[in-house]
Amino acid sequence: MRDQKLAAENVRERMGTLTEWELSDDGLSIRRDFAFRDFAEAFGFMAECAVVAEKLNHHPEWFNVYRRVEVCLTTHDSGGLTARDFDLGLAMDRIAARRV
Ligand SMILES: C[C@H](O)[C@H](O)[C@H]1CNC2=NC(N)=NC(=O)C2=N1
Repeated sequence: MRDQKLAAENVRERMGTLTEWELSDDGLSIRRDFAFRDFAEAFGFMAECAVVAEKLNHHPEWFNVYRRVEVCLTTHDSGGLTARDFDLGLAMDRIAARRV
Protein backbone atom coordinates (compact mmCIF):
# COMPACT_ATOMS: atom_id res chain seq x y z
CA MET A 1 0.00 0.00 0.00
CA ARG A 2 1.21 3.49 -0.77
CA ASP A 3 2.46 5.44 2.24
CA GLN A 4 0.86 8.62 3.40
CA LYS A 5 2.71 11.74 2.23
CA LEU A 6 3.50 13.80 5.34
CA ALA A 7 1.90 17.20 5.81
CA ALA A 8 4.30 20.17 5.91
CA GLU A 9 3.95 20.55 9.68
CA ASN A 10 4.85 16.89 10.23
CA VAL A 11 7.84 17.26 7.95
CA ARG A 12 8.99 20.29 9.96
CA GLU A 13 8.60 18.35 13.19
CA ARG A 14 10.53 15.35 11.88
CA MET A 15 13.35 17.52 10.53
CA GLY A 16 14.13 18.12 14.20
CA THR A 17 15.19 14.46 14.49
CA LEU A 18 17.56 14.67 11.48
CA THR A 19 19.64 17.72 12.28
CA GLU A 20 22.32 17.06 9.64
CA TRP A 21 19.77 16.87 6.81
CA GLU A 22 18.27 19.68 4.80
CA LEU A 23 14.86 19.95 3.26
CA SER A 24 14.68 20.69 -0.46
CA ASP A 25 13.10 23.98 -1.51
CA ASP A 26 10.03 22.18 -2.84
CA GLY A 27 9.70 20.21 0.42
CA LEU A 28 9.60 16.90 -1.45
CA SER A 29 12.95 15.45 -0.40
CA ILE A 30 15.71 15.61 2.19
CA ARG A 31 19.42 15.50 1.59
CA ARG A 32 22.66 15.03 3.45
CA ASP A 33 26.32 14.97 2.38
CA PHE A 34 28.40 12.35 4.15
CA ALA A 35 32.21 12.42 4.19
CA PHE A 36 34.39 9.50 5.26
CA ARG A 37 38.10 8.86 5.71
CA ASP A 38 38.51 7.24 2.30
CA PHE A 39 36.69 5.39 -0.46
CA ALA A 40 36.67 2.07 1.43
CA GLU A 41 34.79 3.70 4.32
CA ALA A 42 32.37 5.44 1.96
CA PHE A 43 31.67 2.27 0.06
CA GLY A 44 31.35 0.27 3.29
CA PHE A 45 28.75 2.80 4.41
CA MET A 46 26.86 2.37 1.15
CA ALA A 47 26.98 -1.41 1.44
CA GLU A 48 25.56 -1.32 4.97
CA CYS A 49 22.87 1.16 3.92
CA ALA A 50 21.96 -1.02 0.93
CA VAL A 51 21.17 -3.93 3.25
CA VAL A 52 18.95 -1.72 5.41
CA ALA A 53 17.30 -0.18 2.34
CA GLU A 54 16.39 -3.63 1.06
CA LYS A 55 15.00 -4.61 4.46
CA LEU A 56 12.88 -1.44 4.60
CA ASN A 57 12.06 -1.70 0.88
CA HIS A 58 13.01 1.95 0.64
CA HIS A 59 15.93 3.03 -1.49
CA PRO A 60 18.12 6.12 -1.51
CA GLU A 61 19.12 8.27 -4.44
CA TRP A 62 22.82 8.77 -3.95
CA PHE A 63 25.98 9.90 -5.61
CA ASN A 64 29.48 8.84 -4.62
CA VAL A 65 32.79 10.41 -5.47
CA TYR A 66 35.83 9.00 -3.65
CA ARG A 67 35.15 9.52 0.08
CA ARG A 68 31.93 11.51 -0.23
CA VAL A 69 28.35 10.28 -0.53
CA GLU A 70 25.49 12.66 -1.31
CA VAL A 71 22.13 11.23 -0.35
CA CYS A 72 18.65 12.32 -1.36
CA LEU A 73 15.59 10.65 0.16
CA THR A 74 12.05 10.84 -1.12
CA THR A 75 9.18 8.40 -1.57
CA HIS A 76 8.60 8.04 -5.29
CA ASP A 77 5.36 6.09 -4.88
CA SER A 78 3.87 8.92 -2.79
CA GLY A 79 5.35 11.90 -4.62
CA GLY A 80 7.04 13.35 -1.55
CA LEU A 81 8.23 12.70 1.98
CA THR A 82 6.86 9.91 4.12
CA ALA A 83 7.83 8.37 7.46
CA ARG A 84 9.99 5.91 5.50
CA ASP A 85 12.35 8.68 4.44
CA PHE A 86 12.91 9.74 8.01
CA ASP A 87 13.34 6.12 9.18
CA LEU A 88 15.94 5.47 6.49
CA GLY A 89 17.66 8.81 7.16
CA LEU A 90 18.01 7.97 10.84
CA ALA A 91 19.35 4.50 10.01
CA MET A 92 21.92 6.09 7.66
CA ASP A 93 22.96 8.57 10.35
CA ARG A 94 23.55 5.70 12.78
CA ILE A 95 25.55 3.69 10.26
CA ALA A 96 27.69 6.74 9.42
CA ALA A 97 28.27 7.57 13.09
CA ARG A 98 30.13 4.25 13.48
CA ARG A 99 32.37 5.06 10.49
CA VAL A 100 33.15 8.78 10.60
C1 LIG B 1 7.55 -1.92 -5.67
C2 LIG B 1 8.40 -1.36 -4.58
O1 LIG B 1 7.93 -1.77 -3.34
C3 LIG B 1 8.40 0.14 -4.60
O2 LIG B 1 8.70 0.60 -5.90
C4 LIG B 1 9.32 0.80 -3.56
C5 LIG B 1 10.78 0.42 -3.68
N1 LIG B 1 11.67 1.41 -3.08
C6 LIG B 1 11.33 2.69 -3.00
N2 LIG B 1 12.19 3.63 -2.58
C7 LIG B 1 11.88 4.91 -2.54
N3 LIG B 1 12.76 5.81 -2.14
N4 LIG B 1 10.65 5.31 -2.89
C8 LIG B 1 9.70 4.47 -3.29
O3 LIG B 1 8.59 4.89 -3.59
C9 LIG B 1 10.01 3.10 -3.32
N5 LIG B 1 9.11 2.20 -3.67
